[in-house]
Amino acid sequence: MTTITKTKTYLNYINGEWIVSESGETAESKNPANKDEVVGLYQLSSSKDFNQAATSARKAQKAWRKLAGNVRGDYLLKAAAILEERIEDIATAMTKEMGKTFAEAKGETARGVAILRYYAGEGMRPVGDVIPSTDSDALMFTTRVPLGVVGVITPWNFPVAIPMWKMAPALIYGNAVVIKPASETAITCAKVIECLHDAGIPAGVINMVTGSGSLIGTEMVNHPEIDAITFTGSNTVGKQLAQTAISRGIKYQLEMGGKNPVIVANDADLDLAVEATISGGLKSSGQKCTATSRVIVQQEVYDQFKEKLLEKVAAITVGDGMEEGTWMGPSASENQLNTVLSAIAKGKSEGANLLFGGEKVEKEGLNGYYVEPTVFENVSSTMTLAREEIFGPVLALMKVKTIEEALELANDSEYGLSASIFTTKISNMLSFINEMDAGLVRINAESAGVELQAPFGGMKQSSSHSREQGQAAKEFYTAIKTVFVK
Ligand SMILES: NC(=O)C1=CN([C@@H]2O[C@H](COP(=O)(O)OP(=O)(O)OC[C@H]3O[C@@H](n4cnc5c(N)ncnc54)[C@H](OP(=O)(O)O)[C@@H]3O)[C@@H](O)[C@H]2O)C=CC1
Ligand SMILES: O=C(O)CCC(=O)C(=O)O
Repeated sequence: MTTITKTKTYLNYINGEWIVSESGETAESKNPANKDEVVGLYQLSSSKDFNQAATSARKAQKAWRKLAGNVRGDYLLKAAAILEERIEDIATAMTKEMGKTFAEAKGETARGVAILRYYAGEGMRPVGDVIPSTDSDALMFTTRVPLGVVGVITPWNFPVAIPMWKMAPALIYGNAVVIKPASETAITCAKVIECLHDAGIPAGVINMVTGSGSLIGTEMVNHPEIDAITFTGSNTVGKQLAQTAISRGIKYQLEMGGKNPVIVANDADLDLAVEATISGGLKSSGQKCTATSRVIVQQEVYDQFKEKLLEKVAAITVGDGMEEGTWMGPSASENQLNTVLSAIAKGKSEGANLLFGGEKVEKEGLNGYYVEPTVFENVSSTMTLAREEIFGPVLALMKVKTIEEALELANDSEYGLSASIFTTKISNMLSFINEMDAGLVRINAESAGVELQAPFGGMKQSSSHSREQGQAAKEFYTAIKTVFVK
């Protein structure tokens, strides 16, 4: 029997109004913790809906960009206050749509509030430099202008933080936005947009169109009213979008996968390293682009580290993220669960040694896409387990003799998003900082977790080499003008 907890239908948000899509079709957003629970319905939009959103954004951006930065900032501050009031409701939607624990969902929503406040302040900060001209009668300086209408495509794994860290800077620097959220978390996004609407942001400045990624996403990147695209998600989709963006000559920004290593040196605080490996690799069921997946341990401490790790992994409680006491929720969808199970099967068939987990969790009362936290050892750098992003709670242990070997192995990946080392030796720390090819290098801290005021992005195949968040966002969401006055 299907339990329908909320049958509410969520609408597209276009030109300041909540409207039904032209197709009249909807899709169900389901709870991965309980296959029978429908969280709500979202619109399956058409090209016509997208066109209406992009046209409205273009019109609204003209007045929005003319507002003083502090006025735009005031709207973001109002939205932050509303989001803060609705934390419980929005975090509930998030947990029910994609499975992360309620505590994590609340933490992420609070991060959304902080992001809005941070970018609200940007409305009052300097935008350019005065540069001495060779003409002593002239004044030369730089200023920044918005790009116009920014298309935002977001994934399901951080359904508040990622939309927020893309939309808030876009808005404060004077752009209008059309967002196409991941279908899995379309309802969480609608609730976030409601906060922006209730904050009184002028009609058309923000628009949300839900529906198929291939249809709406393709429409977005090809649409003449879209001046820039910012995307977080898989490498395949990211690269397709980039090709179209290049051919249209619009600005683009991609944040994609990771295969993030943790190095545990023989002088490390092992308890700290174990805690961070578990937290970085298994929280949110490993569904973070910054999640730890390769654990490279020096041989002198390998057995001790492994024993401590397995003891803690065995104590992890898997269950519905809304239940108190759950440490790890389900995979976000059946697709995601199948990807994880197939990576585990490949690991076994390629000769890695399964130390823990590896199976679906089939317990009385659980009716979702649950998989055990999983640990492999004897993983070589050529195995799929060491090469492909799994986006699941799977750790691959690799034993090495020296720190040099550890660094070489850590760098042996097409990705370069985040990396950690656990060591007490300054020389190890310095080698790691200098030689690790990753956009985030973390010492004695887990690989996952980013701070909103600092640049975020990867090297190699992990990103388009740009950075998001902090002051770095300004580089993407604005264009520099050099002004010469005489
Ligand atoms: N870097 C990261 O944080 C993330 C990485 N991933 C990686 O990607 C894998 C697959 O996850 P998945 O959710 O399918 O990722 P996708 O890249 O398919 O989805 C991300 C976003 O892109 C949209 N999209 C899908 N197809 C297209 C398209 N052709 N053109 C434009 N937009 C599109 C999606 O919409 P819709 O939801 O409607 O399909 C969603 O909004 C994961 O297993 C993981 O490895 C996934 C999410 C986040
Ligand atoms: O680690 C985080 O907090 C953010 C990671 C992220 O951006 C992602 O997984 O997409």
